[in-house]
Amino acid sequence: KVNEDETDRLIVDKIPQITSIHPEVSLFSFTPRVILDDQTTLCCLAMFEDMGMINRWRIHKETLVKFVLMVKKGYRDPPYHNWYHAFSVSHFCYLLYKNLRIDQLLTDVELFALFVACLCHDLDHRGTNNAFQVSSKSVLAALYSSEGSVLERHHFAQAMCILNTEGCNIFENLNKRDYEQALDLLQEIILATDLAHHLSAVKDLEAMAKEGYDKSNPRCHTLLTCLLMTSCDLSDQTKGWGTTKKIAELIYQEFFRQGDLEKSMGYRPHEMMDREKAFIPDLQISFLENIAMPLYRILGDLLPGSECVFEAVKANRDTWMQIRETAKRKPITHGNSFDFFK
Ligand SMILES: Cc1nc2ccc(C(=O)NCC(C)C)cc2n2c(-c3cc(OC(C)(C)C)ccc3Cl)nnc12
Ligand SMILES: [Mg+2]
Ligand SMILES: [Zn+2]
Repeated sequence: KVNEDETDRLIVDKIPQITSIHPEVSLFSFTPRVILDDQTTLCCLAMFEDMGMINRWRIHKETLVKFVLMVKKGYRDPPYHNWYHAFSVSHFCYLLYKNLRIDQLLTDVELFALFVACLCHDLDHRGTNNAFQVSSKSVLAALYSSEGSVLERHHFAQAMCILNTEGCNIFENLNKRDYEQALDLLQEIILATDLAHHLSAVKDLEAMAKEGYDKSNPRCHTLLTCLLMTSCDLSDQTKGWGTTKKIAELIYQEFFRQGDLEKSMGYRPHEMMDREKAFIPDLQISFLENIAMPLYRILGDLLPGSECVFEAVKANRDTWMQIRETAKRKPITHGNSFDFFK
C-alpha cells in the first residue's frame, strides 16, 4: 500500500513550477540524481505539468499521483536498475522536450507514450539480464523466453498492471483511438530497450540519419521514438565524469552479483560480470565506443542542437582512456576491480 499521507499531500498541494525544484532542472548539464528521493514524485508531476500533458490528456491529478507512486513502488532496489534509474531516464526525456523540441517531430500521443515508457521501462527489474533469466530458468523466462526480450516484456506487463489498478489509469480519458495507440506505443517503446532490439535497428537508424527525418513517414516515427528511448536509457553517460564514474560503480556491482550467482550455479559468467576478470576501463571504453557513441552520434545527426550530448559522451570515453593508461602502468593490487573508484 502506498502510504496515505504522502499521497494526500501530493494531491492537495498545487503542482509547483518545475524551476522551483531546481533552477537548472531544464539544462542538459543537470544531473537528476541530485534530487532527493521524496522530491522525485513531485518532480515527475511537475514534468507532466510542464510538458502540458495533464491538460492535454485530461489526467485527473489524484490519478496521476497514484500512478507515479505505484510506478515508484514497482521498482526493486538493485544497485543500478532501481527507481532512480527510471527517474533519471524520464528526466532526460523531459530535457529532449525542453531543449530539442521533440514535440515538433512526434505526435502528441507518441510523446506522451515515450515519457510514460521512460518511467515504466525497467519496472520490477531484478538486477540480472535476459541471458540470466533463461540460464536460471526463471519464471519470467518460462513466461516470455519463446518471444525473446524476456525482461522487457515483464516491464511492460507490470506497467499494464499499474494502469489497470483502480484509480491509477492515466490513459482513462483518452478517446478509443488514442488509448489503443498509447498502449501499442508503450509496448513497442519498452521492448525497444532490449539491447538486442537496438543493435538490430542501428543500420536503419543510420540510414534515416543520412536521408533525414521524414515527419510524414510512420517508419521514421517508430525509429525515432525507439532512438529517443534508448538515448534516455543511457543518459547517465551524457553527464559529467562524476556521474559516469558513479554509474559504472553501480552497474558493475549489479553485474558482479549476477556473475557470483552464475558461478554458484556452475556457469562461467561473461567476463564483464566476473569480478575476478573484469577490467572496467576496457569494458566501459568498449561499451561507449560500440554502443553509446554511435547512438548519440545518430541523435546528433537527427536533432540539431544535441551535438553537445554526443561531445559529453565522447569526453567520458576519453577520461576512461586516461584511467586505463594510468591503471595499466600501476597493476591492480589485490585483484579488486573497483580500485579505480578509490
Ligand atoms: C554504463 C553501462 N555499461 C554497460 C556495459 C555493458 C552492457 C551490456 O549489456 N553489454 C552486453 C554486451 C553483449 C554488449 C550494458 C551497459 N549499460 C547499459 C545497458 C544498456 C542496454 O541497452 C540499451 C539501453 C538499448 C543500450 C540494456 C541494458 C543495460 Cl545495463 N546502460 N548503461 C550501461
Ligand atoms: Mg531495461
Ligand atoms: Zn533502463
